[in-house]
Amino acid sequence: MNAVEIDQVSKSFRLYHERNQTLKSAIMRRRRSVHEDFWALKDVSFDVPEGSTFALIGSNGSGKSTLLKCLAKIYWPTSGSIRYNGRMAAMLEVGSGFHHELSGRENIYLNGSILGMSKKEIDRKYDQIVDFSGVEQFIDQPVKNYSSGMYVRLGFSIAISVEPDILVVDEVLAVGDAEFQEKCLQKFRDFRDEGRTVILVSHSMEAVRDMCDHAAWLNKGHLMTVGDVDSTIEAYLGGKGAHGAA
Ligand SMILES: Nc1ncnc2c1ncn2[C@@H]1O[C@H](COP(=O)(O)OP(=O)(O)OP(=O)(O)O)[C@@H](O)[C@H]1O
Repeated sequence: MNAVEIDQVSKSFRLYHERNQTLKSAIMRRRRSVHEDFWALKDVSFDVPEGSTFALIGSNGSGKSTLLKCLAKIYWPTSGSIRYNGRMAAMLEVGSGFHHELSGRENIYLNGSILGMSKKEIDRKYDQIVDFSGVEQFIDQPVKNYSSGMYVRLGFSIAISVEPDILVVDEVLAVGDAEFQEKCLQKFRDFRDEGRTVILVSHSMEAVRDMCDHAAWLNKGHLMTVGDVDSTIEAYLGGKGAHGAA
């Protein structure tokens, strides 16, 4: 059974070339805008098996974060579709979904409800969220005073407390210290044992080998290889030069 089925997903962005943004220049152009469509993802199709820990790998600008954002429903694919089997929670950019003026405590309720938890559910899980994050001493401080590591700790703790069937995480974990990374690794192992699926992006092939059993290699928006983690990393490392990747 597949946790996620990605079917011919493409995503384009408009790149505007008009540097002069004044009203006069807009009138002179007769409101025509000068842009080109840039395809960050092109016809990407693969399945993510249920219970797998799945990495997206590839060089800078290859489309990993764009695909992750499509998976997290932050972006809508320009064409193609994504099917999910189960509840998905995402933890992407540092502090996304947080309100900077609110305290850690208030953000747990805000972020938890954005992720689909009821107030009752958050009440029940509150201590466990704070415990895992390790920021209890600062929980009543506005999060704008948090360090980036503290943000990630709290955001990640909230995301996993949703007990999602599918967890989507960006490279944000790299911001956490060694102790927190070890905690996350253990959490991913628990997830796997419970049959849950984790999809993550990383540039560290060592971390990917450690954490993941499957991987997909993206290059310039195209899927190059997908399969077990070792052969995908091998193809990526061997093929980087051949495909002009950085
Ligand atoms: N909102 C956007 N508007 C225009 N172009 C974008 C936008 N988001 C991403 N892109 C472009 O899409 C391409 C893929 O970007 P993406 O962030 O998905 O790459 P990535 O593989 O995650 O890179 P990195 O490893 O550097 O994080 C890049 O060329 C980027 O400039």
